[in-house]
Amino acid sequence: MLGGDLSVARRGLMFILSSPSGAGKTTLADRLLASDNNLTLSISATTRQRRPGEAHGKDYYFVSEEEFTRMRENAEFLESANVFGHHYGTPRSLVEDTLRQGKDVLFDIDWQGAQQLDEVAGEDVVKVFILPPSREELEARLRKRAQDPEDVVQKRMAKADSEMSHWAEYDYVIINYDLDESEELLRSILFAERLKRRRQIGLAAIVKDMIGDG
Ligand SMILES: Nc1nc2c(ncn2[C@@H]2O[C@H](COP(=O)(O)OP(=O)(O)O)[C@@H](O)[C@H]2O)c(=O)[nH]1
Ligand SMILES: Nc1ncnc2c1ncn2[C@@H]1O[C@H](COP(=O)(O)OP(=O)(O)O)[C@@H](O)[C@H]1O
Repeated sequence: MLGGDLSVARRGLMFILSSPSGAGKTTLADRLLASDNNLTLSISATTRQRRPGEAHGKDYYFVSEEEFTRMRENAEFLESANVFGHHYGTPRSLVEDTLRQGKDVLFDIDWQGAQQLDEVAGEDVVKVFILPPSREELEARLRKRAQDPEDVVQKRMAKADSEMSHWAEYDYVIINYDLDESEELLRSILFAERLKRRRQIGLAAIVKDMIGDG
């Protein structure tokens, strides 16, 4: 598959998707994961309530406040943040193991997490911000998801401005008009980033063989 199966050994990258809630990043992340064997989702721990249809260990690790605090104090998180009054954190072990195997990790995290990962692993980080086509459409998508009560929808709309104000800290920005188109754009970014020379760590030896002595 194009870009997903390079024959040259390479360093895994950290592919971060952020967006205001409801812009479509979970849907896009699911699509990318379903079609790319070299991509693994980083499953976060959170203290927020599980939504209908969400599974522990698949969408999130749903943990108590006490467990979250214990994990944070034990340095089990690569980054953590408070979003909408709940704690979220990226467990360190899966990310480190996956990258070591030369595979990529996908993160669905907010701007605070993106900043923290940039600080600890800048070279390996690729940050993409997903924008909705408009404010009205963002609200419509939050309602369409129809899993959050009205006050939560309003709270998320109020937070959208502060999340979106961080768009310029990202490497790439996609306006999510159409899911198929946005998926293709994301895949293009991923493929191009995989081909970056510094990530293809096996390249020097191959080229040396080609060039020979002369
Ligand atoms: N910093 C950080 N943010 C996270 C993490 N996991 C999820 N988030 C962000 O928390 C916000 C709320 O996520 P969620 O409760 O699943 O609602 P969603 O906005 O509908 O996806 C989103 O912006 C997520 O990207 C994490 O481990 N760290
Ligand atoms: N391009 C799009 N066009 C129409 N609906 C979309 C699009 N992208 C996402 N949606 C819908 O909007 C809702 C919110 O998407 P979701 O992926 O849960 O957002 P997020 O993870 O950013 O909160 C879902 O019902 C999803 O099917």
